[in-house]
Amino acid sequence: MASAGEEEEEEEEEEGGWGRGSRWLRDSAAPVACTMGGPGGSAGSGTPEGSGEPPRSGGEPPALPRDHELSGKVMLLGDSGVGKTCFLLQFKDGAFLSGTFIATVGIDFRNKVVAVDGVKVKLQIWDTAGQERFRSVTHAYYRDAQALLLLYDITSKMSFDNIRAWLTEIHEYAQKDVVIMLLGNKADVSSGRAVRTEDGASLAREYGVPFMETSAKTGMNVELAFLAIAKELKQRAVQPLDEPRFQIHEYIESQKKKSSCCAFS
Ligand SMILES: Nc1nc2c(ncn2[C@@H]2O[C@H](COP(=O)(O)OP(=O)(O)OP(=O)(O)O)[C@@H](O)[C@H]2O)c(=O)[nH]1
Repeated sequence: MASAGEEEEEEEEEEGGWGRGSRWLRDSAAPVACTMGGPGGSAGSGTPEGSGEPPRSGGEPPALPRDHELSGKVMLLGDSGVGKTCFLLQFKDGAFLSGTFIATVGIDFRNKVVAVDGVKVKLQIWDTAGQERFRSVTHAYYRDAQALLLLYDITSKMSFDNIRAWLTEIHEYAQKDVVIMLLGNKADVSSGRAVRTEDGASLAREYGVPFMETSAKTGMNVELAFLAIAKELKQRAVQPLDEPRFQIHEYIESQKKKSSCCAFS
């Protein structure tokens, strides 16, 4: 959890998906044709708004963008049912969707502004459908994403085993310098655990990505995941050369809550 007072958040009501712009597109059965939009449309430019390339000489802080606002596109990826939609709703609204599982159809986004050291970072967060049949649709959105949150479900060994395939797809379709974070979701479930925490950590080490277990239900580490992304994006855009570089791995290790301390079933 972010330290209180240091980081603030502001809500922004903009949302959309496939350009329809007003609601979540969820459907448990019938495939829905992708009728519009493309990844470019409302998805943003893929670079911090108005920032261009900040000057980097002489240790001077690079100029901040107008209104001190940066933006970044973040995508939630992972198998169907791992909790991507719930993860986003927990971050955006502080709510948890329990009950019947309704799979996401296609792709959708919501915005949230996070303040990092006085700089507003607008995260445009894209929730993708985990089902295989939508894979070709979501591939098209990878290329202008600055960060990818890759989720598996700690109660589903298959969703964990599929992480390597997801990383292969990311390698193929995303930008080379995209920030990737591996998240073992549903850490609140203690009785049905199928993936050990150390196995998640070991896979993350193998691929050199930060890792933590999360719960979209309790909110454990949800805000931290997005805050770490916002900090990384901010440092990439405006970090003065004479300040120590933000280390996302170290930040997460120092801030994350362990599932053992908060688990309940
Ligand atoms: N216990 C627990 N259940 C969760 C958690 N996150 C999600 N769920 C449940 O898992 C099911 C799937 O959650 P979704 O968020 O819809 O999954 P998804 O990854 O968006 O699935 P797709 O849209 O098909 O890709 C729902 O029934 C949720 O209530 C969590 O952290 N803990």
